[in-house]
Amino acid sequence: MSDILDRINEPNDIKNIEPEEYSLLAKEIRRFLVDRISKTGGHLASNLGVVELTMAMHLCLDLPKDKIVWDVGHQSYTHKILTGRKDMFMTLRKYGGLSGFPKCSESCCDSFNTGHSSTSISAALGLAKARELKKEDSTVFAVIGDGALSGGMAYEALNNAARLKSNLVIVLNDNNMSISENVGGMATYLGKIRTNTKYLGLKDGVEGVLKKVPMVGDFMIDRIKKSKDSIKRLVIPGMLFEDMGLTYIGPIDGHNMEQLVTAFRAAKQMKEAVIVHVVTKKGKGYRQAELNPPKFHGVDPFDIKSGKSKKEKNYQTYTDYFSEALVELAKEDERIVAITAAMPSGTGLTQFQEKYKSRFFDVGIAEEHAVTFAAGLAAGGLKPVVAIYSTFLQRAYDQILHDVCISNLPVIFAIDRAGIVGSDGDTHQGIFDISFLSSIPNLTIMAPKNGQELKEMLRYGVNYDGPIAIRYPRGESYNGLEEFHSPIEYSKSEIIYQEKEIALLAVGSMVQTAVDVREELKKLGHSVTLINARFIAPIDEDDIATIASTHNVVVTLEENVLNGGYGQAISHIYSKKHLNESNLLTIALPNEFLPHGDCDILKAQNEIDAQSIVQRIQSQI
Ligand SMILES: Cc1ncc(C[n+]2csc(CCOP(=O)(O)OP(=O)(O)O)c2C)c(N)n1
Ligand SMILES: CC(=O)[C@@H](O)[C@H](O)COP(=O)(O)O
Ligand SMILES: [Mg+2]
Repeated sequence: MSDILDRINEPNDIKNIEPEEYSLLAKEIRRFLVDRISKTGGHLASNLGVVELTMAMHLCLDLPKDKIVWDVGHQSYTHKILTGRKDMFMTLRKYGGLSGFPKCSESCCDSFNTGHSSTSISAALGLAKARELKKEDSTVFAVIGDGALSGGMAYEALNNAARLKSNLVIVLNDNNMSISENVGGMATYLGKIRTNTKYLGLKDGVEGVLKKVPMVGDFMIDRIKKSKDSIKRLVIPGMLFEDMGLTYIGPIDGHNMEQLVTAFRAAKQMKEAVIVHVVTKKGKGYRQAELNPPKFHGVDPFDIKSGKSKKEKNYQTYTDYFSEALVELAKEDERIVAITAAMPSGTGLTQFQEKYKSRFFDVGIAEEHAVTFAAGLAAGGLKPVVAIYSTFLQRAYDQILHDVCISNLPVIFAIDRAGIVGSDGDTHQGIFDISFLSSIPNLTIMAPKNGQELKEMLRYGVNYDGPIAIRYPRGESYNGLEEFHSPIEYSKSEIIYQEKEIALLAVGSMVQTAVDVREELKKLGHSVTLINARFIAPIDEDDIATIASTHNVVVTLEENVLNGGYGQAISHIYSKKHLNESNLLTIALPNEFLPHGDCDILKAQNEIDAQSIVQRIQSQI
């Protein structure tokens, strides 16, 4: 039974709900979220935490005229429910279905596309400035989590927002968690505010103080602003933000509708940037998620009663192989240290963290810092392994180039989730790293054909004296071709099957696909060489010339966009060496952003599945 939720079908419908029904509506939304996500998978714990917060914003705002910018956006499900998308939830994160993140193309109530962390304040500030310059009348809210507040961009934006002379509301959703435990000085500071102050909503708190706020220049705000002495600093929470020139309201109980609505209404009236510090519980209302928020941050379909995943994991992922290999290597070499940007579990560093606590660094959602920090560690004589998802490494391009590669420092980049990642969609696909990395001098880039080779590459990497990147995909590792494990030789590919006519030159995950392609082509009577590229940069040019001159057709295969990818590097070698380019077929992803959906569907749609590749080769010969 969802009596109240049934009445929510369009944006702003929540305004027709009676205040005494709010708590029941919140309950119904939570029940709905648990039910749907248990079937589809998705981001659960963060969404359960922001139900009241979202309801309160929707009560105070007029969508789509007013704007909400969600940081990361993984917590925007209630917002989707309240803006007419409730009935699409069974298609969540499926191909052609509802996105797991805000999407302007999905609803006019989504004002900014997000997926990567710590962008919300910048984007909201931009929207607020645009409103100011265009003399429009709308309210802009940014909603940023305590984890996202560990990202550098958030501070750059706050620094800038302090100068704003019109309204911008920054809702700091503090649940004391990132995906794992939140880390760093700001997390400690927020913790102190939470524990040292009572919620302002109590009697002379929000209701008492903030009701005066609409009259600009009111007594309380003035007092807060003028209170710079140390005693008041102890008494008044959020002084750090106040000292920066921002107005701070909080902490507010993020599950108390009255407090939230009062605070948001007050914050809306101010002619400056206001931080409303809201304390919520990640996973609220579903016991399993409350007890273990990291497990329920992002989930596959699960059994509601036990909380157990319905997707049995009886295989090893590439991340598992990386994790095992790193722990083994760290035992042999004390110089090895590991760095994550807030993803210890996702990148497989939990085991390392447990075994080598002092050599493990979680720097928060701070990929740029992670890379330059690694450069410093390498300059100091250590062997840093930076484990970052391909998509999030995009953040750290200049740090890789300027801080690591110019100085040729021995930093190992373990690039997880390289290739199509599936249900997270365009913001998270790891399909650009070959393109953005391969133009950087000094950087060696490799990709393993299977889990075992990933281990060997990592060993190679930690013994290599210079920057090196190893890219590998999300999910189950390929365990075929394990009998082929010739020693890794710098810049050299590995010949698996040597025949003639067609040569398949495959990068990383595409070796597995190439095995199937070869089988099909052989059934059709062709003679097919299979080569594991191993090195994406540098590439031994003489080897390529030999392959080109001994085959009628050479086919490159990669799970990366075509532009700037491996195929184009090979094509460049062809032209440099005056080889016959009409015999070269470059199979790669189109230069497009790929939506969310099942990986196999996305591969087929983009013609990098075995069947499409066979057809493309047949039409070439
Ligand atoms: C640049 C970047 N790095 C890493 C991530 C992965 N990530 C997604 S959500 C998240 C934790 C966010 O914590 P918080 O902002 O506190 O939100 P909560 O999940 O607690 O609601 C992380 C690390 C990301 N989306 N973007
Ligand atoms: C929201 C976000 O960015 C992460 O939670 C991401 O969805 C994790 O992806 P994996 O499931 O591949 O670890
Ligand atoms: Mg959080």
